[in-house]
Amino acid sequence: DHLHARDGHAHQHVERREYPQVPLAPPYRPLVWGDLNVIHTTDTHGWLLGHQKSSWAEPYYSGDLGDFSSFVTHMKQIALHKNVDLLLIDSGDLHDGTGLSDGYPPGDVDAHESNKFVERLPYDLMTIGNHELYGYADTYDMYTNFVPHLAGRYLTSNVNITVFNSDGKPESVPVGNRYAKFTTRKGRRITSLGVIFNFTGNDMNTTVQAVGDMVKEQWFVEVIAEEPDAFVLIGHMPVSNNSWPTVVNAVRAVHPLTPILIFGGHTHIRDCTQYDGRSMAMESGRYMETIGWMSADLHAAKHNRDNVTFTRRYLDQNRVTYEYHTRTSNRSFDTDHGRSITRGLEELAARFNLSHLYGTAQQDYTLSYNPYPSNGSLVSLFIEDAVPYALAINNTRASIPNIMIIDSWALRFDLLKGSFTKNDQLTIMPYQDSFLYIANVTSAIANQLLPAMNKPMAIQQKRDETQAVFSSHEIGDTPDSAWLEEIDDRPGAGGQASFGYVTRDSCPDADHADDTLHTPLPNYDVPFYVGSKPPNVTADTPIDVVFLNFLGKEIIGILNGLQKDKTYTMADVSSYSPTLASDILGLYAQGMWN
Ligand SMILES: Nc1ccn([C@@H]2O[C@H](COP(=O)(O)O)[C@@H](O)[C@H]2O)c(=O)n1
Repeated sequence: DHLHARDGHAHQHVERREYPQVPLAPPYRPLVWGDLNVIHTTDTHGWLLGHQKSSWAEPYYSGDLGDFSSFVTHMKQIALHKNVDLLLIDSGDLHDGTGLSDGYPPGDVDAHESNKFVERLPYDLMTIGNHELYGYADTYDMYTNFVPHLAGRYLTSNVNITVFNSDGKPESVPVGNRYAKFTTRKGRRITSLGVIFNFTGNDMNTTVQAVGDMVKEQWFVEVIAEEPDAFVLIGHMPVSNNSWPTVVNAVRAVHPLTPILIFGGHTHIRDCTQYDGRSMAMESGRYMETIGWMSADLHAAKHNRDNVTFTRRYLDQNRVTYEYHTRTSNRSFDTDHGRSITRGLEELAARFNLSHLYGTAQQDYTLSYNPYPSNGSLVSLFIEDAVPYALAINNTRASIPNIMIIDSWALRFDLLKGSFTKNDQLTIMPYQDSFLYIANVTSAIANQLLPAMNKPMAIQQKRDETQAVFSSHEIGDTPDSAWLEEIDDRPGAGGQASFGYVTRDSCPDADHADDTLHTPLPNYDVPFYVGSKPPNVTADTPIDVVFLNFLGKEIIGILNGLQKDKTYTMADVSSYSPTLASDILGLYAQGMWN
């Protein structure tokens, strides 16, 4: 009962990409439809050509945006046939993540080209993520070029951008629309908002209003006053442990019984929770790995106080899933529109030279499937080997002992065995962050930096700032990494081909939320801040403290807490190297893996 993800042999006359030529387990039961249904994406981060590596569980996410488009087209037809509503929703973070979004030539803007393909999907609602707000140029590009395509449905209830108005005066305006009220094909009246968590890392001339303040605004009070058939709230905000209750409670204070469907994001996990019996909130993973599905029976919930019947499902993003749920075959699945999206993305990849080869990796280096530190840890490889290697190239300070510090969240994805290309480099580290340093910190003080930065209090503060709770709901705590190799030998385990997400969320039927049955991958915690190996010098030796520019203020604060001989300020910080974070692994692979 295994189907092939890209079975080029079976129907050779049909034009399509042919990888991976590996069998994939299909979903194990059909979707449950209601009278209002939603397909949900979030945190796609430019992964529009899907996952192209053969290490497991990557083939399970091997669909591309063209395939997704074909899927949506078929699902819309099924919805018509069933005479029900189907909405398509995205919860933000289109930027920063692959060569398609980040491999642009100098002078261009991040994700400007890749977003042209996202525009070709029939999204009903979209909202903004923090990665649309790190640089003004990105936000301005969204405001000017992307938002108009959503025709009033790109929602930014608490995010503004400052632009010059028609009189040439600076004016702070919503990036998209604060809200949308619309009627579905079946005549349901929907009120929608698009909210981001209390993000503080946004660039100048963009503003993020605290969620607690937003719900007190007069416009908010007026928008929610009229009762719709359902509220559909979208936001770049995790559905557990975050500000959603602030929004939901504000709505509930006026409408105790109106059904509420919530679509969150940001923490890259599969998750679901219910704030009460007439609401459901789901989050649909990351990186085009997961397509979320929610259905609600709104008709049955009319004129009563009963719990609304909701379902949710996390679909693996591949053609086997898509064909299963649309009852199509490899021959009948592709639409012309979908194919042209795939072709366009492949042309963009070629234009950006994303297959440029830096070297060949002999093994997988992972973020969480191997312990840190270890030989299989990407964090170890990056900070202990690659960063010291790349920053030493043509650097007059290289002979001075140093310690190099990054935050491990800056690394975005695993480095997988095989060709290491420009695209791989950017999927792991898309940020053009620079490296800075503070000179003449004694080794004794410098060595205390990491433990101080990783203290539970400091990390809690960091988590509160980013509102990112990365406690995944995946099940997979494995004490022994050798398990990964051994799994092929375990009877009935299905081998490595069965690896994938195994989710237990907080909604009904919590163990059956995944659409395809998998064996969980191991999952190891990594400290938030990590460093290169400390130099072997005496405690009073002055050394360089080198760090990502992103961390400047934090390092200075901690350094001033650790010693009182000198008060450090940003004036003590200089550029360490012209090499950017996004170039590190390419330089390393070129030097070491050829
Ligand atoms: N220039 C940047 C921007 C961000 N980061 C890192 O990304 C994290 C946020 O990413 P999410 O997908 O979780 O929203 C942030 O905490 C930084 O670690 C960076 O390193 N450089």
